[in-house]
Amino acid sequence: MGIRVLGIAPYSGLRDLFYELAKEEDRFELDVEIADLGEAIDTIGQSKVLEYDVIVSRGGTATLLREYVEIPVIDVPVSGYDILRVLTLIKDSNSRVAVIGFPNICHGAATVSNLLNLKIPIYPIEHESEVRSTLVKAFNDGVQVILGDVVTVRTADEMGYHGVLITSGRESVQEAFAEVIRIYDIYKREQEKANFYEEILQRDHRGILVIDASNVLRFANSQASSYMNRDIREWHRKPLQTIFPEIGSKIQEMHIFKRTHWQGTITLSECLYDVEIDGIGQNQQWPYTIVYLDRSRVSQNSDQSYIYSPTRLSSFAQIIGSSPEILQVIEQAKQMAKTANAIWISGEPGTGKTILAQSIHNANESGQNFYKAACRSSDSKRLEEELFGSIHGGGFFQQIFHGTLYLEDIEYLPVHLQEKLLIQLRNGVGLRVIVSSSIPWGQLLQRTEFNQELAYRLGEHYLYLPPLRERLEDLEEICRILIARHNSKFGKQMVGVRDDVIHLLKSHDWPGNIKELKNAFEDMLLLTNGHYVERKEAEIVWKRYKQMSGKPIREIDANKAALDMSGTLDEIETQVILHVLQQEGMNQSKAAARLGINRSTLWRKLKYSDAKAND
Ligand SMILES: Nc1ncnc2c1ncn2[C@@H]1O[C@H](COP(=O)(O)OP(=O)(O)OP(=O)(O)O)[C@@H](O)[C@H]1O
Repeated sequence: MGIRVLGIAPYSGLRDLFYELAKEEDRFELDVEIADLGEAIDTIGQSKVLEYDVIVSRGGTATLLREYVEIPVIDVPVSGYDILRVLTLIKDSNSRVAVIGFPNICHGAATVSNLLNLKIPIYPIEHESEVRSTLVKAFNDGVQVILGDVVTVRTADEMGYHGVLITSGRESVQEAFAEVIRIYDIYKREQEKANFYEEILQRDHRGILVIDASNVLRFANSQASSYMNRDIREWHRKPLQTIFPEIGSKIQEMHIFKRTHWQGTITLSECLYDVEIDGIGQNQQWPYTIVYLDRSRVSQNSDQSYIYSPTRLSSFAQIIGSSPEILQVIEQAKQMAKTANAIWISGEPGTGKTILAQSIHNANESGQNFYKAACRSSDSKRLEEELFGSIHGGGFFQQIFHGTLYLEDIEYLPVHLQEKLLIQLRNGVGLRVIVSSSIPWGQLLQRTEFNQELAYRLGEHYLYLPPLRERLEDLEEICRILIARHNSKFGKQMVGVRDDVIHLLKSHDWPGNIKELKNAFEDMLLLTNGHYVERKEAEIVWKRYKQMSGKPIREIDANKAALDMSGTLDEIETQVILHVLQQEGMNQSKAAARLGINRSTLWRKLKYSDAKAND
């Protein structure tokens, strides 16, 4: 396999030698840049590093690069031969000669000059900043010619003195190239091992977080990201307290009580999780903490994965908005809540169908349970068993006779289950049924495959939630409430949003509606440390959205089927994924379910398209 090598040569002769000797190494794909010390970092930049497997450089430049990049940096050594060559060159000179350099040069020079019985003064330096003062000292001591590294020689020249560069010879470069191959093979093997273990963590059905001793998040798998509806890259190396304060406090508590294990449930982003926290390492001084988050176990405890009862329910008072459109819906809903009729709520994703359903339930059946069933299931057999029972036992309708059943996304209910539901409704059910759909009821009726009788029976009492873009006057109010919540959660003192940010927010179509606004705006809040959300913070988030989708967010209008079919199949696929993701408020689980792929496939596709976008 080819090894992509980047040579950083501090002087042009070394570049030529690199190219010449690389011809003898058939595995090498070599590029060389000429740069020294600090300039080397400016020249390569992090994105360029990604194109290479190994860097080869020399002396102080190699040391600096090693701190800056994550790939191996191999040093071209200054060998005894190299020093011997320059010493031979100047040994008969009448000028007073001295060596100035980093320890690698000084040690070699001392040994070789001893062997040759040459009395050459040696001035060691530890840092680039010492070069000039050391030169002054040497010249004050009567030295006329300096032997040294690139910076030393360049500085001596600038100061009007002679400098002779200790160049690296063929054998030094050959030795470095042999080291490249050796290190690359080890590095690749280790990397494969690391990828293998990461893949295991990524494939785990649980969300996994790894936190270091300073409470900084070091790793999060895609399930954790999807649970939290956030992009993992945002979390990288951030203090846990700013991302998951609830888990952060639990870990602190464990430290105080010197416990290395904790298991229980925690509510994060309004969902209940089964959480296990393990301190790994020795005794109480564990260096890493692993957190496992599991939502499925919580619902499996009650043996219902598609039907569950949320722990906290919304009420009408929590539905924000004073636009005539939203006020009218709330008023209609309050009237409907007084009866026991079935209700159909339509609205684009993220318009608040769930909180409206909960509010209706809360207004009249608050003492009873609210059950939510996701009709958009990937396992219709299981959904069928949970709703209608099987030979192994009764389902929901056989067991629950009070409260509210909220059938979310009814348009996805398989046809045979629509029929079963209809029969159930004809026979009568004890509880209130509320259904929701992203497609307006009227449009669903036109779909021949949807059971018409069921649609009429459920849609008699119908509510339509308008999309956010049709009630933009509510946007500012929603942002205000989000700020208040954020202040109380993170102890910040924000008081508002600058007008130009509101203007920016209002310029977008928000296909994912309030859910999408919430995600984007909360990201802006995380970045805000002053009293107002400023344009600066808004633009950082905006840019990231842009990077994620490859085009500005406001250009994507999910309702206008704005797919550009001129690209490759991969590009069209990426557009479709991003479209659906945005409609789902960037929730990967929901987007994956809608696309009929599993979450890790979605994650992989996004990662792949992201990598290609960065090419
Ligand atoms: N009018 C509103 N006031 C306050 N918050 C709202 C409002 N509408 C929606 N939200 C918030 O937006 C998010 C999405 O709302 P909800 O889940 O009810 O939407 P939905 O239409 O059911 O979405 P989906 O169809 O994608 O599941 C929730 O966090 C909810 O609290």
